[in-house]
Amino acid sequence: MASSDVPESVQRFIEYLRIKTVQPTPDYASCTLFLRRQAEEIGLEFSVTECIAGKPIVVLTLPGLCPSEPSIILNSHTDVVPVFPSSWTQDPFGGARVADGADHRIYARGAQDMKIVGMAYLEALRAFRREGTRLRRTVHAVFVPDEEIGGHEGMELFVERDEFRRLNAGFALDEGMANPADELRVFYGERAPCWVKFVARGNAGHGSQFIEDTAGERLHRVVGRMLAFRSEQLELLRRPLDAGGLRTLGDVTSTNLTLLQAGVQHNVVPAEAMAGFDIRMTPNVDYAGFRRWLQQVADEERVELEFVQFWADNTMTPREGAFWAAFEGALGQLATAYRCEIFPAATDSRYLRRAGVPALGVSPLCGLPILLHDHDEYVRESDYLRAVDFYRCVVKALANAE
Ligand SMILES: CSCC[C@H](NC(C)=O)C(=O)O
Ligand SMILES: [Zn+2]
Ligand SMILES: [Zn+2]
Repeated sequence: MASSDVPESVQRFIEYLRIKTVQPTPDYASCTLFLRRQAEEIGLEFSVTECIAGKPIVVLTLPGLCPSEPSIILNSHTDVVPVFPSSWTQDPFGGARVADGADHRIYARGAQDMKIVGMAYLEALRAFRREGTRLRRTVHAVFVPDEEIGGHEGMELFVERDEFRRLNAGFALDEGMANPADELRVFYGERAPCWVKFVARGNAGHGSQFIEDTAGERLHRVVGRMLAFRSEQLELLRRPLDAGGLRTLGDVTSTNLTLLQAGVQHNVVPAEAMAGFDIRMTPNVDYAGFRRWLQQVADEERVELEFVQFWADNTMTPREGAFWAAFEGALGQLATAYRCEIFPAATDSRYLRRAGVPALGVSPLCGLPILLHDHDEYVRESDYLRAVDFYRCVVKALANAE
């Protein structure tokens, strides 16, 4: 593939896409070797921290002129989600470059989420080195494992380590989401995941009888109340704001029934039934009060409640101060229209923000369908080249912020 008419930066992007860092068995070893080679080529410092064996956090560093100033973190995750190859028109790990008018599409799992961002960071640092551009602050490109499965053995542990403290981070960029419209989505906070299981127990017996007070009836009432709450929030999402304009998904709390388990055979009334919900709490929710309400529902319906995950931190990145001004200034320079939002799902930014490092979630992909986690994930070559220019401008502004 690597023919001479393909820009070298694109060849490197395709090489990264071909590394099978796919969950649940990501090839992190090959990924680390690739990143080490990038560091050597560009002339960046290189370090690897394994909070858990086999789960490398790789840091490539461009030292600044004022190394004691708080640094800039450019974060990206190296893992990607699984694929259903039969639903793809291209090899999901081939990095096929397919003509699209005067442009090309590059197909691969991770093309949008988020290998394009990781490689665009490195290409921006490569350009600084090549041009001899010196920045005030040190910049660390951080490549973390396992974001796609919650980051529990990646960023969540890393922010507790001395290796992280020594980075002396003052500000971070992390992942966002493509926007089919021509507007950059800037995520300054995110909804908190609350994953619960309601377990109902009741009378068992023969399926031909009217057994009283069964697990199914109890669970049915719980599910009804949860889905009523879901409808309220969906209605709120569709209602315009008092100040005008529309709410986005990040502004409301969503609920989905994602797990259901009960029964052994048709004519046996089961003694136990379980329903699991994926709830995402918008940051203005009183988390403790919401948790109490869930417990109240469980108690009133006489079922057990298990919290599988309850993230109770809603730290948001302030849209003021020197870093924000530098970021906004760079967008102005690029003439990029943008809007600020709460990210609907969970990213590693939540660990950074809780650790006191303000983070913005940004994907430089505009005018492109949202294909993260979808079949036939792709970006256009022009998107990638623009992403490199985007980070050259934004990183320069952040790293030179006074
Ligand atoms: C809660 S841990 C799982 C993380 C995952 N993040 C994304 C971006 O899909 C999610 O929100 O489901
Ligand atoms: Zn991602
Ligand atoms: Zn993802």
